[in-house]
Amino acid sequence: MSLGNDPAAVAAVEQVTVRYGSLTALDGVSLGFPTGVTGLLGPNGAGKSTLLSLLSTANRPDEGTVTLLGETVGAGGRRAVRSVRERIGVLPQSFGHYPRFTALEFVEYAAWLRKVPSRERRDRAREALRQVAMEKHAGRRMGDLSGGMLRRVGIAQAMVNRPALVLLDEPTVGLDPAQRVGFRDLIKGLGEHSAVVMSTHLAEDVAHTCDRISVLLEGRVRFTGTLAELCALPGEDGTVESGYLHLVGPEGAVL
Ligand SMILES: Nc1ncnc2c1ncn2[C@@H]1O[C@H](COP(=O)(O)OP(=O)(O)OP(=O)(O)O)[C@@H](O)[C@H]1O
Repeated sequence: MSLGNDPAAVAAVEQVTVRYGSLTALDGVSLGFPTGVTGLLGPNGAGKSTLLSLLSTANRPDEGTVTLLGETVGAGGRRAVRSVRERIGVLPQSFGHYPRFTALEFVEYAAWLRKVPSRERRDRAREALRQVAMEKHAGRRMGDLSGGMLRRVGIAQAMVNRPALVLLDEPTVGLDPAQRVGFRDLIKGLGEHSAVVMSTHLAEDVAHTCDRISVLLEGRVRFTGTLAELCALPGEDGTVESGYLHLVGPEGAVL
């Protein structure tokens, strides 16, 4: 069965190729993303962010199809893309953070962009900020927040529309170790109801958060399977790192 037709997949790409000029960033990639947390691993330049850009509808493949929440968006019209966007949450690697907005205003703005009904926006924004332990800072301007706080507001805006698909590009970068632990619980919680796709370079994030892992190498899928299957690959010590190193070799070692 092709992964793009996997009935359990909330999102899937089928034989997608993306080129930037003469560079092939993704080369015939097929992957399905079910409910739960899928970790995307791979060395710098492997194609992780490019794959996330397809899943967020920010980019389209040169070849192949992208199916999101039951809609084939590549072939569909603008309406299909718009309705899908309203049901996706995205945390990009960096987001313009509107320094004069308060945290609450920013999350409400994200709710408006995702077409959350106006009477629900404020409550949903407060609830999302509470879930990332930022309710005390809801009235502070974004320009005055620390890097870790901004990251938490970033997660709040990605979940404010209760999305079925959540895309997180290196969500724990810039967090201190204690914050990272809290984040992992939060991401695991999101994975109970949504398909979460998370790119990361941190083996600990993967070990504590992900149900499934896909490893990309030079634009191709090198591995896809469960955390246990990755750890069971031949390697020194049965960890995420040793399984990953077995797949990508020492030059790909970025974990
Ligand atoms: N807009 C772009 N224009 C040209 N080349 C690009 C563009 N975006 C990405 N690339 C190239 O495509 C390849 C894949 O990049 P991508 O950002 O998807 O990798 P990544 O796995 O997310 O890397 P990292 O771990 O460094 O974030 C790289 O060679 C990159 O230089």
